[in-house]
Amino acid sequence: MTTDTTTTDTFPGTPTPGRTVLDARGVTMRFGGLTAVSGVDLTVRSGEIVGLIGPNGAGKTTFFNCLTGLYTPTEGEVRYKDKLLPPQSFKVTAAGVARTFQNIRLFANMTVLENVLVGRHTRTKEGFWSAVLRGPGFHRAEATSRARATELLQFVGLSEKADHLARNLPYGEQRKLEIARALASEPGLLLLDEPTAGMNPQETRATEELVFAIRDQGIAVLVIEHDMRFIFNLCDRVAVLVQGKKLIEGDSATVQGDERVIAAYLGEPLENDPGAAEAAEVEAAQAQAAGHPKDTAAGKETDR
Ligand SMILES: Nc1ncnc2c1ncn2[C@@H]1O[C@H](COP(=O)(O)OP(=O)(O)OP(=O)(O)O)[C@@H](O)[C@H]1O
Repeated sequence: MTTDTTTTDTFPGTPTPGRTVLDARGVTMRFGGLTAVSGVDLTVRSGEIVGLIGPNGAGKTTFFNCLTGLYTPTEGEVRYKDKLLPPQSFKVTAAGVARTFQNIRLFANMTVLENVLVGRHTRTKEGFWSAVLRGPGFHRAEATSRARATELLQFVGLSEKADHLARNLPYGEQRKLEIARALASEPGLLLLDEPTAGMNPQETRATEELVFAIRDQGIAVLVIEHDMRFIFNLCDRVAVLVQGKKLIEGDSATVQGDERVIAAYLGEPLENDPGAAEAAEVEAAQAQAAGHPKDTAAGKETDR
């Protein structure tokens, strides 16, 4: 399926729903003889949550790295709001693309608030001498940054922990802090790499709500995740990578129902349904105990 890249931008500079913010075309990344990503096209529009799924080693993180300037794609180009993205990560962040990492990368010995303040640096115009001389411009910028960082901690639900050291936060809260830090750069596009890895179901649910709230602020979201329930609940569109290539892209129902996705990723239905006999036995025993004998004869398995 090809993706419509038509832009519907009527108010430049403001997040208009439907405007294409990310436009990646023919992105290919080779490491020596290995092609990790091969000719991938993907667009993301403002107000959209797009999922990127695929088996381990499919090339998802490599693709993210190509989008965020960590890697320079061997072929292809990446545009953000119609402008080619520079191949340096700090410039990509300054342009409006922020990300979180699969392996959390916080400043462990800094406080929660300080971590978010670090994320503000691309939005602070005060230069080196201003910081050294600590003039009125510096103090004004610092106050603005602190106010925004405090607001973001409230937004992700961490305001109570502003003065805690990042390393003392439970895992799920460290992931939230990474998101707050990414948001501190005021992005138009947020890339989340496995935001629920290691989370319990409640934390995953809360992250889902948080991503919806981010989207509602007009920020486009592209998310890699292995938790299929999370992806299919959350995303307007899902793209599937297999062996570096985009296999299919579409809404949740289309992707979930695609035979090739089931075979390549979600797992092929197993022949003869191993475990069916044991499951039927357990069911029969439960029914017996409840005083409702159940017919477990062959041919009744379609009841399940
Ligand atoms: N810097 C690198 N040098 C060489 N090969 C690499 C490099 N980074 C990734 N690869 C290879 O590229 C392929 C894609 O890896 P990648 O990490 O992008 O997959 P993934 O879909 O993100 O996997 P996972 O879901 O396990 O995180 C793998 O075969 C990996 O070993």
